[in-house]
Amino acid sequence: MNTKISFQSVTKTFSIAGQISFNALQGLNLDIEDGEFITVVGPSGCGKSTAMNIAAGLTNPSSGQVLVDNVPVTGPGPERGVIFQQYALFPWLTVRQNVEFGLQIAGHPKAERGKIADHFIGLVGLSDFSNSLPKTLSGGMKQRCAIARAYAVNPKILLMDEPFGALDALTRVQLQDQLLATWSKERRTVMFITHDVDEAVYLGSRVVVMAARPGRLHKIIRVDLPYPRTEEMRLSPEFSTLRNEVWRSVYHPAVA
Ligand SMILES: Nc1ncnc2c1ncn2[C@@H]1O[C@H](COP(=O)(O)OP(=O)(O)OP(=O)(O)O)[C@@H](O)[C@H]1O
Repeated sequence: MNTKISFQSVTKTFSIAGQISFNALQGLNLDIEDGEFITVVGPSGCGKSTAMNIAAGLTNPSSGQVLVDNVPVTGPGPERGVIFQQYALFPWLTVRQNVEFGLQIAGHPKAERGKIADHFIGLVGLSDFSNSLPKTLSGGMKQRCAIARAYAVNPKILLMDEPFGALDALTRVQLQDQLLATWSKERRTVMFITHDVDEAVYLGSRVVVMAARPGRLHKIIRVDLPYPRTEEMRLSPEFSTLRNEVWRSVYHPAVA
């Protein structure tokens, strides 16, 4: 297996009121394999988003570096698709125009854009809403649109920061299964932040547990459940054991 993303002693220091500085992230070392689906959990403020933003090239580390395909990250790049919790759609563009916009930025010729956009809009189940504006869509539909836009440019890496956090439980489960189905077919490398321990275990082949003050890696838990993951697996004793282990590591890190 090749390493796709490598966090090497990554530290990020912020200062409060321009004075006291603290480590939002301290000495993070983590290798993510090519095609791996890794999930990241940890208490609020432990540096999950900071780590992801550094990998996305949206924030510089204070020291250390992130390598993607052995090349240091110095800014955003088309091989890294980023999906946030807050949809980030252009409100004045329709669903299709939002998806096509991503393709335009990525340099796809006009003739191709419509076809690719329609394919991914279909994949996330929004074909009937291609010409709708975001304000007329539910939260789940907006997030499907954001996902279609990210998938459409075919990034080799998906960086997802609590993408399903604002969704109702049913939509969330549907999007989890849809994401896994797409991942199984195309084997992109996925780094997925969540607050939801069940979601972390259901999706990931490894769960990275972080701890706060300073933000750091606490533990990595391997999820030895085969893919494809199924709804029955969620009810299995193995799933429950893993969920409890992750839970203890997040909420009682001193003993787990
Ligand atoms: N731009 C910034 N300036 C100052 N402090 C920041 C900035 N961004 C993040 N922080 C601080 O860095 C720490 C880590 O933040 P980060 O958003 O990475 O945590 P997180 O684990 O993603 O939290 P959450 O789960 O609540 O989203 C927090 O204490 C936060 O207040």
